[in-house]
Amino acid sequence: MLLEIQNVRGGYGHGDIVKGVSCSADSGDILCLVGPNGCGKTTLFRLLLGSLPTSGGSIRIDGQETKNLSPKELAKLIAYIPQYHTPVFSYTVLDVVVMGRASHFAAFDTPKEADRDAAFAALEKVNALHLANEKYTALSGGQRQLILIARAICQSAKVFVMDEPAANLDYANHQLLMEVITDLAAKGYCVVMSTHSPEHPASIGSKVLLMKEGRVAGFGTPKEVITPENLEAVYDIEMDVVTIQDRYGVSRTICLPVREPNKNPERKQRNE
Ligand SMILES: Nc1ncnc2c1ncn2[C@@H]1O[C@H](COP(=O)(O)OP(=O)(O)OP(=O)(O)O)[C@@H](O)[C@H]1O
Repeated sequence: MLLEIQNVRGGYGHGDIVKGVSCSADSGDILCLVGPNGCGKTTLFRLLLGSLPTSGGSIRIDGQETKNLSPKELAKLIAYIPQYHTPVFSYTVLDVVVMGRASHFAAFDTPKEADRDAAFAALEKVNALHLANEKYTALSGGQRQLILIARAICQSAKVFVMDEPAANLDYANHQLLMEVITDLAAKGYCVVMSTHSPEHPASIGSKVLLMKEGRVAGFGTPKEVITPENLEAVYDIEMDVVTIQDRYGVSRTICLPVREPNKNPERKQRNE
């Protein structure tokens, strides 16, 4: 197993926010973290990425206990792909991707031909080679996400962490991102992403970790975990999970908060 998280705990110094989480994901998996605001998804990511120390449990990537690794060693295994990234300087796309090689440089090293080759190869993997000489700051949000994914590929990481990558993207960019993430998994990377849409795991995820108040409320395949009962238990509202067929006959799962018809008669009148 590429990523093994066992009974991990941790927080910000005032007690644990993540309270004994266990889950795992392999090469080729898309592990989606789902749960209400404040349940600890980002905190779990910080523990994974080593930016917060764990207070208990273990995290292993490729068999290596992450707390025993230096930041450089860890960066070769796991990469964070931020949602927003606005650099101060107007670097070219190629420069931004080459920065992913930083964990491979010795102190005071400058990028070499091989680093630039790795950056071009990474750009090719996300179909963005044509953007190499563009100014990064002139790209759209969706294009920037692609470039940050290329930077993570360039870092040689095997596990990619994405915190709500689809937030703020329009339908077309959202669709493009989902395709890129699926494609990364097909190439053998392990993607761990948080999302407020339980439909994401149902459409692209291979595993789901459902969280509530820092604990695991469900872990398994989307079919096992994304059920009305589980969603109701974490969100405290009634939920429906329905399957429809799109125009190509592909089954799609939709999760809907249920509105009791007679709960708010005034609103009902307004809608009629
Ligand atoms: N830097 C911090 N210092 C202290 N407490 C923090 C810090 N960051 C987050 N918290 C607290 O940790 C808890 C979990 O926050 P976290 O950001 O991990 O949740 P989340 O599931 O990612 O939420 P959201 O879906 O809203 O992004 C919250 O109560 C939050 O206030």
